[in-house]
Amino acid sequence: MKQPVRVAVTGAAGQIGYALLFRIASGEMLGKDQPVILQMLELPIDKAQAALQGVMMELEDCAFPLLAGMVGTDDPLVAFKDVDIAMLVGAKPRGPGMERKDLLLENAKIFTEQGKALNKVASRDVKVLVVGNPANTNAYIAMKSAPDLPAGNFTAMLRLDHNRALSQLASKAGVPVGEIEKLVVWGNHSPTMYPDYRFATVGGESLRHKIGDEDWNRDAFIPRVGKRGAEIIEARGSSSAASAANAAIDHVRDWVLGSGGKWVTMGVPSDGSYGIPEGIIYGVPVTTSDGAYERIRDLEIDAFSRERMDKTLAELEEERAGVAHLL
Ligand SMILES: NC(=O)c1ccc[n+]([C@@H]2O[C@H](COP(=O)([O-])OP(=O)(O)OC[C@H]3O[C@@H](n4cnc5c(N)ncnc54)[C@H](O)[C@@H]3O)[C@@H](O)[C@H]2O)c1
Ligand SMILES: O=C(O)C[C@H](O)C(=O)O
Repeated sequence: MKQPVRVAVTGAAGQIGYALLFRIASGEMLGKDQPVILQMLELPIDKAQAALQGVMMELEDCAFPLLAGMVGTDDPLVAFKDVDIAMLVGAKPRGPGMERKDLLLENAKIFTEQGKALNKVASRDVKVLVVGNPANTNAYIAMKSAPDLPAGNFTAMLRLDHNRALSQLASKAGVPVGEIEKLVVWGNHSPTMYPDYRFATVGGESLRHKIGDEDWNRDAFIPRVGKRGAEIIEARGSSSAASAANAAIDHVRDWVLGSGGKWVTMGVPSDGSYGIPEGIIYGVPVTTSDGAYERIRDLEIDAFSRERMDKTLAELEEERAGVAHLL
């Protein structure tokens, strides 16, 4: 039996938490032979703590063979103690008519506190995924608040956007979604993100040529993926949860177990490539293996793409300036 991996999940009694924890405990994220210890954080209010107790009872009632232990707490220093993976989900979601950046100042405090706690007590090579919105800037805040941890291990979730884009492309081109390779979603998890199918292939054939409809790309595909979160909120009355949890599992699974050569999108601190200033957490294409991600380099950036990539960058720079006083 392998040593258990410690996984922290914040906002564990929320919508995404409820769709996430059971799948982690069943081995869908880290493998069917990998025991896990779940360390769950919720707000220090009675209702949230009671709901967390309920979730823990249900986890117990599943009798998951891989669930080697559980901690439920309202203290980040307890939740993050020695964790190998931290999934920072707990934050306020937006409602109808709001943009994700409207949550910036309200949620920023959470990520300074949690970054500091990770810095103090987490495993020195903890892998951090930020899901709570605005995810890129929250990941930036957590990273800056944890100076003793490797900055490159702070990531933001762009995988839901990547998966959304894959499904839109598959249905437009009439191809199986699992056969699409080399898709990219650049930038911020916000409507300015740039889903870029210029390099995408199916069975080695260019998807862009197969679709052959640039108007669709500009007027339907790009805005649809960018506004999909709002479309879900409008339809469901609350923000995406099962698809968000699924994307979080995809992100961490690929990071830990490898993407098998497939390009996936991760929001990672920029190394300065593609004209993105160093440190900005920006969605880029990567492959993953042996617990590490590697950027896809030297892709050609045409004028249309440059404009899109700069627009989403400008928004991230504006968000960064908006939280500078907290860091
Ligand atoms: N990046 C993405 O693709 C993506 C996708 C979907 C949702 N989200 C975001 O994820 C976040 C959570 O969404 P949800 O639907 O689960 O919301 P939710 O309101 O159902 O659950 C959030 C939970 O977090 C808890 N919480 C709040 N502050 C906390 C703190 N400081 N420490 C610990 N727990 C805390 C709340 O008590 C609540 O139980 C939101 O910010 C949402 O916008 C991001
Ligand atoms: O759109 C939201 O506010 C929730 C989430 O970020 C999403 O993309 O579904």
